[in-house]
Amino acid sequence: NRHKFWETQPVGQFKDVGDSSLPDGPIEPPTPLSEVKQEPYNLPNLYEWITCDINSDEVCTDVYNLLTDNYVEDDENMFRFNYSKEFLRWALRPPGYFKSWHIGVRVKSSKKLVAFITGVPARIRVHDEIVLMAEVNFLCVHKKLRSKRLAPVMIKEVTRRVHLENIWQAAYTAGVVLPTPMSTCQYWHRSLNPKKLIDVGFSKLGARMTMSRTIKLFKLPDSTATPGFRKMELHDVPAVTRLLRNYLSQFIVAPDFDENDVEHWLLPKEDVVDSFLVESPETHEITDFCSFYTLPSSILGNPNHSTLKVAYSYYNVSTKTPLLQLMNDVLIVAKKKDFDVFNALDVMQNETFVKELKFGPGDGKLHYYLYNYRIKHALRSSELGLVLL
Ligand SMILES: CCCCCCCCCCCCCC(=O)CSCCNC(=O)CCNC(=O)[C@H](O)C(C)(C)COP(=O)(O)OP(=O)(O)OC[C@H]1O[C@@H](n2cnc3c(N)ncnc32)[C@H](O)[C@@H]1OP(=O)(O)O
Ligand SMILES: CCOC(=O)c1cnc2ccc(OC)cc2c1SCCC#N
Repeated sequence: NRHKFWETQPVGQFKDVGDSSLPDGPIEPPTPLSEVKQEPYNLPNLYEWITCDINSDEVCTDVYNLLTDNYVEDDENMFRFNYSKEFLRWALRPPGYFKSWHIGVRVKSSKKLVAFITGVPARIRVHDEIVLMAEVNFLCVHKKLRSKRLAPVMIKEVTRRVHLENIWQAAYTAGVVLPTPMSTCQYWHRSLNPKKLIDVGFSKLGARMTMSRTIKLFKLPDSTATPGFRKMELHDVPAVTRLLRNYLSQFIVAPDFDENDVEHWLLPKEDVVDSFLVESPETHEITDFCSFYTLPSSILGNPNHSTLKVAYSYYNVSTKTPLLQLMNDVLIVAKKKDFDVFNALDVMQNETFVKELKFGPGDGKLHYYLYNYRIKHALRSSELGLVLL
């Protein structure tokens, strides 16, 4: 099927898949900065670009409201992601971020925000190359403005603004298939509140299963099992950085986190990101690490429930505590924090625990993409060490 926009872009094209004469790496060379388009792309007459200052509560509220009503829904329109304002501020202000990469489109007359797209800078390692990239996310066009080819304009504008900062690659994920995924991952879901998941229609009561039998099946202990398991604190940043860098080195694509990145992305932030580690009671060495982020979803059209409380597996490292035991402790903590479900992608070594810990496979897929960077052979999901929000 024709991808009229994506066929014009420096991404792996479907027609090139399997052509091993094409080298891995950048598809197009950088443009001299003087030749990068200096002015924004044209918008339809009624609309104007607005750089969104996410620090402003008013702007952050406008972004929050646009996403709450118009962002990603599952195929059955049962859920819609409901990123919180605090989560958006966290996700969009990592070390070295550019305000100019937080891009909105609003109606000139009413100033109503009707579209949004963002980039944040990230150092991503691909094989042995560390590449400065933009992680592009939160692409959203108001439901009333769909199918007007506004998305390509949003994408070209964020591309232009990233180019102005002398960055020529990007990483992004999508539930839709575009030219051309570098990897395709599967979601797994671990029920924590099976009664609610059945009430909303996501889960079904198993054959020959009563509700009380189902609740018992997913029951978790009241307290964690691993001695020395505790919340991460600021003074743990150097040790966690060492542990995580060493662990991520085994994957083909992974973030190149330094201590500043670890402090931003992995220090606990209430209702945004939770992280824990195992400090050996004998040696005080940090031997293991686990984390999840909080991304609730609106439940669409249900009379009894409006929000699903969802935890998403983030980065986990096990060097001494078996990964199975570490992740079971994470589930125990998530249940105690009243999450309804714990989600994990089959990236990194997640597949080794999902089946054992009573996760069920989701029906959605998540495709990973690089912009202007060819990877000839698509990766297995277990070769991916990158989790995007
Ligand atoms: C060097 C720096 C480079 C930086 C940039 C890197 C690249 C970053 C790329 C962005 C990464 C974002 C990552 C991210 O945010 C995470 S994926 C979440 C995307 N957002 C949503 O799904 C929210 C709900 N949907 C919408 O708001 C609209 O449906 C959107 C805006 C999705 C499309 O609006 P629309 O009104 O439904 O459609 P038209 O305007 O008429 O445009 C149709 C064209 O858009 C292509 N399309 C559709 N969905 C796409 C998607 N998710 N990525 C990329 N392209 C997508 C589609 O293939 C077609 O092109 P084609 O004709 O060639 O096939
Ligand atoms: C109960 C299991 O499903 C979800 O957790 C969930 C919640 N909200 C969504 C909103 C948009 C959405 O659009 C793809 C999917 C969901 C999903 S399933 C895929 C995410 C995971 N894991």
